[in-house]
Amino acid sequence: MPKVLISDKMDPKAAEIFRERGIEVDEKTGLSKEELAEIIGEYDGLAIRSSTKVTPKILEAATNLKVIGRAGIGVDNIDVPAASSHGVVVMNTPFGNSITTAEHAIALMFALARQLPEADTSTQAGKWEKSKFMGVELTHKTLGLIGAGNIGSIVADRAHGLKMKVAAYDPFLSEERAIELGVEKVTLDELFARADFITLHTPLTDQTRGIISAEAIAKMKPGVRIINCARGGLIDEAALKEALESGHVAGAALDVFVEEPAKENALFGTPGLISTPHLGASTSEAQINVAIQVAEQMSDYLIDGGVTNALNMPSLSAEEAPKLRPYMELAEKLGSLVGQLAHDALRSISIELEGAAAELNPKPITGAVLAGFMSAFTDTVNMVNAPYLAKERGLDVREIRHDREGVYHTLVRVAVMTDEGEKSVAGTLFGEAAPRLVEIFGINIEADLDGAMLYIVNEDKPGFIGRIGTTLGEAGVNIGNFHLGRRDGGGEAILLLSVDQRVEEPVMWQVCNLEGVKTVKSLSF
Ligand SMILES: NC(=O)c1ccc[n+]([C@@H]2O[C@H](COP(=O)([O-])OP(=O)(O)OC[C@H]3O[C@@H](n4cnc5c(N)ncnc54)[C@H](O)[C@@H]3O)[C@@H](O)[C@H]2O)c1
Ligand SMILES: O=C(O)[C@H](O)COP(=O)(O)O
Repeated sequence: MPKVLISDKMDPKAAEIFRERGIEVDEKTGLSKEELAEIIGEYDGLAIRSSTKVTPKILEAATNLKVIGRAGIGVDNIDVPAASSHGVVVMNTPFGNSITTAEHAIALMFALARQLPEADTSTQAGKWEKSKFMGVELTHKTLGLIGAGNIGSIVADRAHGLKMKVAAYDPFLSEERAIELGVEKVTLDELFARADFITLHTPLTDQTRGIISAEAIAKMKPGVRIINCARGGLIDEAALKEALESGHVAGAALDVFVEEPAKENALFGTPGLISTPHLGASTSEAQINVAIQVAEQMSDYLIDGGVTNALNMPSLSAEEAPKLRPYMELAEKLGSLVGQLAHDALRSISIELEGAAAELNPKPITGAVLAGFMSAFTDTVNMVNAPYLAKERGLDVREIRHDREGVYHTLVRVAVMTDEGEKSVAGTLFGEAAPRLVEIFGINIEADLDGAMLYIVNEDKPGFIGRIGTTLGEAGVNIGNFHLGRRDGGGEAILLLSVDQRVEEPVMWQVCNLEGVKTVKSLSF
């Protein structure tokens, strides 16, 4: 039974779903990184929000971990490349809290326009400072939107309702999409020059880090107000403090900070600053959405292999998974066979799909071929990290789908380019479910690739089969299955033997020295 740890505060629906799906679940929040590292080895899944930091150290200790589910959007608290190289799928829930976060940005815009928190504090202190809190209207003001993705577009929609003009900067925003959103697509400098309010809705990347810098602020209109419900690092906090103190920036509302939890921050107490403790996603509706989504997605993966909203693996629906599973088994075995037989100086690998296989989503099949192939070089490979390892090794990976149907109703072929030219193996599915090898390096041969096997290339001459049977028999090696294939009568032949145990080195030498033997390899699947 798979086991999941929920290590951040999450709606109880998540644990309920895990249990309903037959998954054991522990809820332990507020763990230190040492405490988490100590227990993470027990778990197949880790469900988190933004508090848990998944570092390379945690991943090293996570020897059973298969999936990390982020109940929310941002994954900057997870080292995704490290998760990928440990073969751990990282999933998020990209839409569950978008409306809630957009609403928080709008709420903060109103709070800035009318200084609501300061007015509340003053009023409750009995001061009744009516003349101190002069506000500004939002109507006809320009909202500068930096990032027009899921949340940014909802903010734009709500701002239209408030009769604001919206100018958007997003390098990935097309003219068509801008028209659809009713926003004016502008450059960042134009946005700075024109916006009365600026709201940030981008991820934190090398390009967006410090996008609101001292230089950027200098380009803004005096009296601008800034809202950040995205990520702390987008704003240079020291530059913002200076601009608030000088009055160039009239107000800033921050939900996120460079260091979180922000129990101390140089900005605190600066006039015009409003802050909330990373509350963007904190509504009961959004938390129920993301808890349900993350638990469903993680359960699908742990139980059926279905993949949704993964950041480091192609999607695979729970309906597709059972159909693809035998293909993935076949693909992994073919990849493994190629890796074991032809691993010298490989430059490229191509995965060709014919007949029924060509109708399927090729990504999981490619991932499985690469996982099988790379298993000849490392024992920590799986479908998640295989494409990364292949890339690291400079392997050129190609996927080819053939419309034509060949001799077999469905066929997966794996071809590698070696210094000796292209070499390929191919397999099919018998009865839609049983993987079967049908060709090795141009020679037709039918075999199940299973357990320990011996691969022998020999001259096709009478008496050879008897000799090999006797040699193995005398060495106490039991042959379970015998598969033969040959190029032309009297030419080169291939023998694939299933044996009950791996053949030891001295026996391999004896086989190697038999008359007519060209190559012998011990294989395992
Ligand atoms: N405060 C919170 O609690 C809270 C809640 C949800 C999401 N978030 C954060 O909000 C951010 C946005 O979320 P989303 O769901 O809208 O993401 P999204 O991926 O849908 O949209 C992000 C947009 O940013 C744009 N972008 C990327 N680089 C850019 C750049 N250099 N300049 C301008 N635009 C750029 C992208 O093209 C994309 O359109 C994320 O960082 C997320 O983590 C915060
Ligand atoms: O990226 C997100 O989804 C938000 O930052 C929400 O974070 P939280 O789940 O910790 O509230």
